[in-house]
Amino acid sequence: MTEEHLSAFASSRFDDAPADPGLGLWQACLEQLAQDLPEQQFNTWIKPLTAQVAEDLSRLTLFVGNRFKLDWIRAQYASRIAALLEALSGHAMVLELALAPREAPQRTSARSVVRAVSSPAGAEAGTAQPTPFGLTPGQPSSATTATPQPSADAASEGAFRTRLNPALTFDTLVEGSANRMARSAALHVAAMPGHLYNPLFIYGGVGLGKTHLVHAVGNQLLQERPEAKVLYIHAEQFVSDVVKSYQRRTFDDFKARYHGLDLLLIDDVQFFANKDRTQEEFFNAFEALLAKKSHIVMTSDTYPKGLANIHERLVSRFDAGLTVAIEPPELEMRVAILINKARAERAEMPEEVAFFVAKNVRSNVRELEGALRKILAYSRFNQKEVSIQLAREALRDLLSIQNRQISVENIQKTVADYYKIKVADMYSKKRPASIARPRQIAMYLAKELTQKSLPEIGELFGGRDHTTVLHAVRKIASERQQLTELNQQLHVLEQTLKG
Ligand SMILES: Nc1ncnc2c1ncn2[C@@H]1O[C@H](COP(=O)(O)OP(=O)(O)OP(=O)(O)O)[C@@H](O)[C@H]1O
Repeated sequence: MTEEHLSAFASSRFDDAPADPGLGLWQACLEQLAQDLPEQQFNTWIKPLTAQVAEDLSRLTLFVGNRFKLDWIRAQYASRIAALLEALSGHAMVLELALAPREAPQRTSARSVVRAVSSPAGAEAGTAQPTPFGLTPGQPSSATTATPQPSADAASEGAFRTRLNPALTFDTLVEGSANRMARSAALHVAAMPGHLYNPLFIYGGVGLGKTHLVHAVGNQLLQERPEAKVLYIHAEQFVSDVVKSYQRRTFDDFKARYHGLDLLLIDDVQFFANKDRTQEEFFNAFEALLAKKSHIVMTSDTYPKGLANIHERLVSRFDAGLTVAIEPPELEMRVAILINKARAERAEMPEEVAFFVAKNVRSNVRELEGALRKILAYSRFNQKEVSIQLAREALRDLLSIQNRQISVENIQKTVADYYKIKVADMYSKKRPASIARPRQIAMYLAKELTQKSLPEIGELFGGRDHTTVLHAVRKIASERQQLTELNQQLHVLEQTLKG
């Protein structure tokens, strides 16, 4: 969308909207978000934002009322807003989030968005540049690069005391063979915390739904027992709480906060690596919680024994309850997720389009969501129905990167290097297990990560029959479900291949 389009877009919707590309851009973005998000979410998080757009439309700064809200918006909405801005403006834009000073107006409607006169430099440097509205921006932080870090102080803030995201429930989590076991264990914990599976340790690759699942446990428990003390926390935040309690000598507060919980949901415990003091405090909290039959649910990117630089006594405790993996979703599950997420956005995604997207976006659910957002934004702004052709256009960058990066030759080389065999063995007729197995793994990955058909793959593996490829694909897929070590190896290979 060009600047003229934006002005026209903004004026066509707001009688009194100034013909101003920056303001028009944010207004268009707000309009879209109002359509896409549930009303309550929009009103709570998006509507109160004030925006400042650089004259050349290269940068948009959003001002947020407090640190907790800023962290939440960064974690939950920043990438969506950034994608929308890019789709609307037709070029890359930097999205920044900054704290607004207390005296600044907190509530603005789509019609009263704040915009700086012409001083993007002030916002860039994060200096206190008063705007025509008397707004004094705080330190902006780039939303496109920052990682979510909810603040500790937020724990005491009203409805967000638990740090649970109410949208992440069992209802919105699509079930499939990839997450069935983890989901049913989590449901069990939510129904009867402190009984079986304590601690529950959930592990898996990025963007596969671990965080979603632990929030679902907390939300479900609170629905049945609203008085329960539930806390969701990212491991990095726990580290930072430990540091703060040391600096401020507030150990009693720290203990009161963590040792008194009924349910502790802690995400990404691999971040405890090499943090001895934190590990000790976590060990104490862990023991205290288990002693009073409170439940602990943890997530990590690997299984307990695969964790590096974590004390053995913790690792053995992590493994003492139930350890379950979440796998990358299979094709049908990816399709179901796309269709469900599209509906949640009040859009329809025809099944054939969902299959097309699911076949091309295989790595994780977060990427699927990103692809869906791109398609829906593309469809809305071009006012075209969602179709395979439209999906192809909306995802052209992603598809071309994928096609460029992952070829069967690339897979053969990566797998051969990994298992220390010769690339030539991928095409040879040799059959010893030390060669045949990596070859089967490479065939499996070729089927998973490329668009090639079974006969095409067979051809590229020294002219083998398609039934040989099919056998390899099925065998590795089934063993992957049972053998943790193989699963880990495949994760590593997939991550390497995807760059
Ligand atoms: N089975 C599913 N059904 C619906 N949505 C899902 C499912 N799995 C994941 N998601 C969604 O995908 C996104 C990424 O999931 P989540 O943040 O839970 O992944 P994660 O495994 O914790 O990743 P990371 O290790 O990077 O933190 C979230 O928006 C989540 O709601």
